[in-house]
Amino acid sequence: MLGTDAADAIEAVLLDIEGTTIPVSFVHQVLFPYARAAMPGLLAERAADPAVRAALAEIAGLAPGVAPLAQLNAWMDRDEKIGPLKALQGLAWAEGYRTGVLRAALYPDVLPALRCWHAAGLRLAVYSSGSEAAQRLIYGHTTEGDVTGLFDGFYDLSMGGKRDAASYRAILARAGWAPGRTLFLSDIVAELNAASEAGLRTCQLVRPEDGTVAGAVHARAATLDEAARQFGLRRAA
Ligand SMILES: CSCCC(=O)C(=O)COP(=O)(O)O
Ligand SMILES: [Mg+2]
Repeated sequence: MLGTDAADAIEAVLLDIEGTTIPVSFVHQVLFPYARAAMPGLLAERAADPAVRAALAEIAGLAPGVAPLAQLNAWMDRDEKIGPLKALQGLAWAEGYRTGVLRAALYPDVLPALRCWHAAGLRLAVYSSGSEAAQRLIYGHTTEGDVTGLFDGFYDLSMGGKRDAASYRAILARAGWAPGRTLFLSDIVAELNAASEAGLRTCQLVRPEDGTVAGAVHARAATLDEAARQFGLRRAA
């Protein structure tokens, strides 16, 4: 048994990325500017790439008559969580990770906790607005190496928006996880509200260095280890 009480033991943990496992500063000051700078070249040089063509077709459907790059820049200005933008950002980041320009530094508490939970038999999965490919890239290129093997699943906006309870129901149906035995970790209250509506247990990561706005409803923790303590998970040594 992994939790403190077998009746409600947590068996699986679903994790947000930005503000939960990876600093907001890395996403906003490193990843997003990298993708913005690479976007014109990506669209020009890889126009025949099926993934680029699919994203462009989606953009044309969402914003008819608008130049794709102008639309992408507008979405990036507003930090919109929208499928074709996230797909193209993922393609842009691939080059940065490949050349070593990009390397992800997780919050220092994250890997010890994830390794401990994984070793204890907890199932782990990611749910981020970043595309599945972008999630595999970020965890495949951390300062501590490739840690993708810790996760059983990588869920993105193809499961629905993160503020919609239906998305969490769809993820749990796909993973075969029970809502009451799954813990969702995020820094964003609206995401936690949606997960809670779907029956998941929830905990907000409040990272002082990132200025997280703490809510009043959900359990709160400053580190994954603190979350583990509250929910009776096996803790990092
Ligand atoms: C895959 S790392 C980049 C994450 C991203 O693009 C983003 O918008 C942040 O999304 P999250 O759902 O992890 O807050
Ligand atoms: Mg987040």
